[in-house]
Amino acid sequence: MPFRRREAALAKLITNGQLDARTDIPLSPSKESNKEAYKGLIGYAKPYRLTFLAVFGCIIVAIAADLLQPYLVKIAIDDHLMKGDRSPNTLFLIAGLYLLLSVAGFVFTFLQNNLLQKAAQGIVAAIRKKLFRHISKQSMSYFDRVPSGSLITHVSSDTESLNQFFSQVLLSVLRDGLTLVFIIALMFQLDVRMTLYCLILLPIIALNAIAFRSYMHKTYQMTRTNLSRMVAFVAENLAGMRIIQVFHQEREQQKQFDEKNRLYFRSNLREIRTNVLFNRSFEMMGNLSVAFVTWLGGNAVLGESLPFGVLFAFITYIRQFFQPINNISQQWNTLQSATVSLNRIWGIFGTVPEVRDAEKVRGVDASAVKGQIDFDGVKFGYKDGLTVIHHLDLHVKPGEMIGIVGTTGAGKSSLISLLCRFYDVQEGRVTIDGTDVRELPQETLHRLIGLVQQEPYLYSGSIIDNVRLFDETITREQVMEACRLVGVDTLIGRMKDGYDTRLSERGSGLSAGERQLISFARIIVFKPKILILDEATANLDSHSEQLIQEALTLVSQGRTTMVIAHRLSTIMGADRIIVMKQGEIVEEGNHKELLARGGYYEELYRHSQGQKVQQLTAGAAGGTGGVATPKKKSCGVGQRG
Ligand SMILES: Nc1ncnc2c1ncn2[C@@H]1O[C@H](COP(=O)(O)OP(=O)(O)OP(=O)(O)O)[C@@H](O)[C@H]1O
Repeated sequence: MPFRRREAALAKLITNGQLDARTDIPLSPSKESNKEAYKGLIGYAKPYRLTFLAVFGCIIVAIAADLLQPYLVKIAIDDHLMKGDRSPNTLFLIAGLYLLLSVAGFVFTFLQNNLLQKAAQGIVAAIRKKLFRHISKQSMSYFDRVPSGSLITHVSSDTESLNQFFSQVLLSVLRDGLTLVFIIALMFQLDVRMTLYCLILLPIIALNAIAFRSYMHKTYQMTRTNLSRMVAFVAENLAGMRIIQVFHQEREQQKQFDEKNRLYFRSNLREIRTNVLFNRSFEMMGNLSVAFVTWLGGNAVLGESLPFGVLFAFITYIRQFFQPINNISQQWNTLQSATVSLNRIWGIFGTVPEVRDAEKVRGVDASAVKGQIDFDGVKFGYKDGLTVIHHLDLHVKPGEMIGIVGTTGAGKSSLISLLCRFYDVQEGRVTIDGTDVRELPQETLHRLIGLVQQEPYLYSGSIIDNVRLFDETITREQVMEACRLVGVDTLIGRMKDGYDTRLSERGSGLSAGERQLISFARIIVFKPKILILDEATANLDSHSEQLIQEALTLVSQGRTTMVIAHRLSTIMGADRIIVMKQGEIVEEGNHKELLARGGYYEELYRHSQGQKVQQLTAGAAGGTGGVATPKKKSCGVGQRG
């Protein structure tokens, strides 16, 4: 569906309340989508059909072993004790059989749980794997729309709900359902009249379960909602902790957290209270039934129309009768939450990436690519009707270094996103060596381009792996050579474990400059034909910037390089500088030419020089050092957050 029509269709569904505005996933899934989702789930369960068959077998044996125990006691009472058969051998045999049944019940229940868990965990692991792969293939527009928090929930809790579907719901339906059938069959076999009396209780049990079910569902939903609100609040606070502390917002945040915590506490209490009430009401009905059976059966025993052993077995079965019904009713909430999770997961599976490989991709020999980049009449906007790039033409020669400057929101990063094909152009085309990027396989395209951003992404792992991004074909020596070239080897040498030092999450133990140098080493080992730097020096002090500048000179050699920078010092030496304003190129030339022109670039330069002088006279130690821009966005509290 074309972009515009798709957006309009989505907007309509969101307005009608059928879609979650943030995730595109149906809010209240239809019966059809439920059916589709469960069909899909069965597809994942198919490889485990033999395991499920074995589970079913174990369940039958375990139930039979449990339910035959009272029957055995009945035989001992009616056929032996009441008849005065005092033979110790018979009693010993019955006791031995009883013990054997208990052991069999234990062993087969253990086997049943083990096998079921193995199958359930296998299914969930396969779904989780596919989910992660599917999410990783989504376009950037998807990540703009869907908060990472919900994606984490889908991969962790939603898949866990599916596990509960197998290990709790399915197990309960099978085991408790079969137990009920077996109990009723045994009761009929013992005494038809007594069983019919007992079955009068069934409608009362059903009414009780229905009444509680709807109330329990409400309390369950309320608790989940309050929990997710509290978790989202904590996640948001952790992410913005610096801002909270700098602006002394701790007390205000604490107040808001207390309120969320209080609501969660109250809904949790209500849920527990309802659960206890439900369980106790079942237990009470169980006790009432025992009283009823004792009275009815006791009279029958006295009237000698019912053997005592049968009464004993009846009382035991009627006690066991309530447990499975209780268990099955308890699974209703789990089934509902598993259905919601399943729909959410299948909703993600159904999301087709907006940017994907063309049906007929062009095979390109990456080593033969020269690095010519052309933007021809490019028009682009993230949202319908809001154009960010207006019919832009830009031609970059192989090996040329282009600096890009401009006002905030001018579209500099968007231009780069189009070259990397994070988004597709709406008009015109972007080409590399004459081939439209939409015709290149994305894998080839991303191999051709090396991107260094303001905040380089480092993984928790060793320095070696962070440089070669876990690509084992890149040798340790190549990584060390690259680090030496960008000048980060001395720092690594000082670390306790050298190149094997494990970096913490996002490389938080390193300075911004050190992290940036490691990302430059990546460029050297991966040898992309095109190098892009998006504000790579924005966060650095003057010393680090100097190091990066030297590394840039080195890594840009023989590569087409595009550098977005707010600090003019980073791009002053570029072959060509383009100045952007509101999605258009307004000036173009080298540093000298642009200064001579006396336009926006010259104004930026003059302003930055003024700032530099001001900083020097104010004796500002550790300032920007380079040539700061008047609208420098990376300073100040906001950036520190
Ligand atoms: N993911 C997005 N979704 C919607 N709008 C976006 C998105 N990214 C950027 N924009 C908008 O597109 C316009 C251009 O943004 P872009 O990031 O390309 O500007 P920029 O020149 O790189 O700005 P800066 O110098 O501040 O980084 C801005 O108005 C911005 O608000």
